[in-house]
Amino acid sequence: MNIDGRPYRTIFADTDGVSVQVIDQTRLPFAFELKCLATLDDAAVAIRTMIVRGAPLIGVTAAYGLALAMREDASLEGIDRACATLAATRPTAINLRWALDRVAATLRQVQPGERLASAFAEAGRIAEEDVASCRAIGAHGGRLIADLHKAKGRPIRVLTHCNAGWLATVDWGTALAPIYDAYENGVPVHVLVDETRPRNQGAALTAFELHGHGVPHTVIADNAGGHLMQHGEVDLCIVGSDRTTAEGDVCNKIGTYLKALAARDTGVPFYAALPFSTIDWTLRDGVAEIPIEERDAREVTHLTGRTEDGGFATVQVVSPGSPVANPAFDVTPSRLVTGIITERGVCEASAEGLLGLYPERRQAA
Ligand SMILES: CSC[C@@H](O)[C@@H](O)C(=O)COP(=O)(O)O
Repeated sequence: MNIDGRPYRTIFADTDGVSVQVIDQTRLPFAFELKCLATLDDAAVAIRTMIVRGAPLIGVTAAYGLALAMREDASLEGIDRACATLAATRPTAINLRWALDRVAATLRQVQPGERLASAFAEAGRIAEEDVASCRAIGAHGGRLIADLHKAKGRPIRVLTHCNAGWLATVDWGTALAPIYDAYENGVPVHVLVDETRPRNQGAALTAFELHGHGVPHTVIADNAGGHLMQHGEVDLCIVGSDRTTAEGDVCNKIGTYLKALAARDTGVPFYAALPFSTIDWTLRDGVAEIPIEERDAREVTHLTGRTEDGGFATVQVVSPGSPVANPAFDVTPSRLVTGIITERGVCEASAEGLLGLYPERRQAA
């Protein structure tokens, strides 16, 4: 997508061929800065500290991280050690594990001397596939928005949670891809952006993206969505996913489940948009089985933002001494999900629905 008229991806191989550049998302929306990742440690820190975030982008960064590790140690033990380091950075997004398994399998088939180039090439392929998947998700989901527009004859108001846009992927995004597709096809759309406490990915990143692209949107407090749905001000919810079970349970940013409950109560369709790399075919019961990341209490107790004089400040917003919990994700059971939008089309949130789109998984199931 464009920043000041210049096309960017969130991650790309540097011209030296042995390091990568990423957009530093901890600096957005107030500063646009690139960061160079040159070592395994750089990549692990970037994922852990959320310089890069969003399930597909975490996966691609991990793939490049394994490639960077080959600069330091291209032995079989080096591959295993690097995978273990990267896999430990964030526990919920399955794309991380998926990307590491894929690059590691490629590396084990070639000689140590070829591993650096081979890993970079495989990470590059994963990045390209992610762009293609997100584009296809956009086309399938964009049709849903266009159909709703045809039926209602007015702009379609889409509520989204967290940031599942191009910043969360390599380009286009998952939940926001249908919105970009609709917008580019002239379908009038207005996005309601949940601020997404505690880290405010909606207010900081989704709003930044949509504003940059010219898509009409309104940032709302996390607790406003239910009220707006009750008053007919939301036509559709689309969210992303960090891990989706074989039965169609959707794990996404904390607070997604509450939106799905409100959507069900008010009859608003609720979709999850995700690429195949987000589906964990080994899991059936998302609530019981998906590991939920517990993050630092400081994300809840403190807020960082721009001051009126243009500086930056971090302030405490929770009463000192109170204990704090910070689960970063929740699971929306498939029964609350109207449909899943993937690069292959839209399906029911169920084992049958997913297997209909991915028939090659039937035997394993
Ligand atoms: C296309 S990204 C889908 C999800 O990764 C996204 O909705 C989300 O929850 C991101 O969480 P984050 O903690 O910012 O990595």
